[in-house]
Amino acid sequence: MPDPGPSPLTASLPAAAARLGTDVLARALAAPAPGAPAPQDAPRWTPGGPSGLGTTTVSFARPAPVPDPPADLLPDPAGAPAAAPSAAEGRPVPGLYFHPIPDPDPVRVDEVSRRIKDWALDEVQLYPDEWEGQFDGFSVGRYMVACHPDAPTVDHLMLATRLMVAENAVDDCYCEDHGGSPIGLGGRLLMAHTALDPLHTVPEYAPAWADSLGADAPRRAYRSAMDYFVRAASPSQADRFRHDMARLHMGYLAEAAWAETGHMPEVWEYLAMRQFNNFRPCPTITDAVGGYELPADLHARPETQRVIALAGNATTIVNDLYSYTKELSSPGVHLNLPVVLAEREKLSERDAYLKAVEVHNDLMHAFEAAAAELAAALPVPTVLRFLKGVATWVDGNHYWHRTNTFRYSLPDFW
Ligand SMILES: CC(C)=CCC/C(C)=C(\C)COP(=O)(O)OP(=O)(O)O
Ligand SMILES: [Mg+2]
Repeated sequence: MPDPGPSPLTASLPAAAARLGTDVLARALAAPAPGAPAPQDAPRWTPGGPSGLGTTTVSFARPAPVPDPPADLLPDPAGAPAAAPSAAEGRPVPGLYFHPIPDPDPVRVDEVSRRIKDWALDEVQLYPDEWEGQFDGFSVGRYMVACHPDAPTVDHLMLATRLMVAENAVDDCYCEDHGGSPIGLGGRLLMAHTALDPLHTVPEYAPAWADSLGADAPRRAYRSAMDYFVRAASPSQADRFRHDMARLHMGYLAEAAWAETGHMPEVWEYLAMRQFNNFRPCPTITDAVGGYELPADLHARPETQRVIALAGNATTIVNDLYSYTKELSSPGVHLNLPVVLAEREKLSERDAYLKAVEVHNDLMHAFEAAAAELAAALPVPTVLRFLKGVATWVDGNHYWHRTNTFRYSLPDFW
């Protein structure tokens, strides 16, 4: 049967929205879906107390409204095509399944970049002068603005940006190339985790713990970024984030344990480790950054968890593909999917890389199918907006990897 091509509705939506059961999504944004709970009955944030960003409309008597996404994320009634794909530099991995996005708003990028540098230098003393070039080259402002186009304000964007910088500081300084090592990593990570999930102890020992949070840049960054986040997010959003960070730290530890013993994992073992050592804590704050909340019981549903895991896995394999040459040139063996495939399936470097592209593409298709199923099964506004936020994060993450030629370059396989 010939492909009928995109429907007029699909053609008018940005890529992320167009993939999420377009009809269901568009209906939900325009009016309540048939059979969906009326807005006042729909599952919403049960407030743990109004505090922080975007909570001026929260009261115990009235559920928090789900703010509409900005107009550029809604279907265009005139049917105009979505914004033009980005012309920024960097070429995509050939054969990769991804969705191009428009370049992020340059005014927001500049503002976030300025504010994050002030935070890094003045509030957490993150890096010595000689690392400035790498900090700038990371382009975290461009990254976060691309991933969160629906953030209502720059303050909201800063929540994600500080956490992203802090997460990378821990990875670089504890695990990887800025003084990191697998040796003793468990102790360092657990101590840093207490900056996110505080120690509750007897008065005698509390001051020493409190002092420890200022002892190095990763802990200062975690503590400060989390402090901002906790003040803006709901208690359950903060706890969701802590859980995702515990998952991340467990992934770092498995990778480190394998490095210490020289274990080359099976491909499935690698994929399991990488599901934890994963970008997951970033897309799962899309609602807090968007100024609304996906209620905890909807987030906890197995279908939602599957969507999140697949999205995290696809975004993380994107990193394996774009960082492949960087990791090949780093000292020792740096695990990534192409390296593990080459070793375990006795493939050439090129064939292993191409197979990793296929694995990524299959993960992306599985993510999109699972998201569309969930959107159709549970068409409440918070779920639909969250799904769109995660899909948008996936696209923004690819954009950042593709365009970050300071950090990444492609192998010469084509
Ligand atoms: C931002 C965040 C939660 C990161 C956690 C895990 C992480 C650092 C990645 C998924 C990126 O992978 P990798 O360590 O390989 O990073 P680079 O390739 O060095 O950019
Ligand atoms: Mg990498």
